[in-house]
Amino acid sequence: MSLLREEMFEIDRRATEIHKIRPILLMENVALGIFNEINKYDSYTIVCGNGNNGGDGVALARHLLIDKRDVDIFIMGEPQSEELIENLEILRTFTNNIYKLNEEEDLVKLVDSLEVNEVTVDCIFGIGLCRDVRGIFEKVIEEINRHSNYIISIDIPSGVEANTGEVLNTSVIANETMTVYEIKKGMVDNELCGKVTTIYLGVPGL
Ligand SMILES: NC(=O)C1=CN([C@@H]2O[C@H](COP(=O)(O)OP(=O)(O)OC[C@H]3O[C@@H](n4cnc5c(N)ncnc54)[C@H](OP(=O)(O)O)[C@@H]3O)[C@@H](O)[C@H]2O)[C@H](O)CC1
Ligand SMILES: [K+]
Repeated sequence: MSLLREEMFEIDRRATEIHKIRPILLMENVALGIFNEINKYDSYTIVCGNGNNGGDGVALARHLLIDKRDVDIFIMGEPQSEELIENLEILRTFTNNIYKLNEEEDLVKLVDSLEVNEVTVDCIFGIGLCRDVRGIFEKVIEEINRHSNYIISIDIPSGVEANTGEVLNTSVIANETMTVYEIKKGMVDNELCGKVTTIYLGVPGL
């Protein structure tokens, strides 16, 4: 089975509106599920966008830090999602290694972190990606592909259109993808995803 983006958002809507499961709980389920899958490494660079895909990464970072891993967190753009903002507030009580990633000059610190750490976690865009990847986002994805030792994407490799699998100008090339609830249509037979693992979301299906 595989899902369209619209079906995933409908599952999400029903969970929050009918079953009263707050979005922050869903994000926590996802973060803990991913933590349990990937916590065997010692050091991580987590690159977050400004939506809920980025929020998953920030919540994951907290669990890795509590478990004594080395973690650098990079945030792109101005946080938009409430759950990302809440998780960032929590994360700031655990670490100072949170860096803005908006200008070309910020790439130096990113490349340094990618080369030093064992794993890069890609949580720039998930199923909310809606247009071509350009500018600093394009540059960051190129640096991730060029300098990472091992790449794990959250939900879908950033740059891949969730319904069609089309690359929207450029895309992360993942070694593994931790996808939320069920694979998305655009991930079927898509080599950019690497090995795919499905993460429990804790909501009923359609
Ligand atoms: N129920 C679930 O499925 C859950 C999923 N989770 C995770 O959430 C993401 C989906 O989150 P969403 O906030 O809807 O979207 P994204 O985080 O993927 O991206 C949205 C932000 O990205 C900006 N955007 C989109 N395209 C571009 C682009 N080409 N260039 C620059 N910026 C872009 C967009 O900005 P706008 O200007 O368009 O508003 C958004 O700010 C899902 O994939 C899961 O990982 C939940 O954590 C748990 C529940
Ligand atoms: K991603």
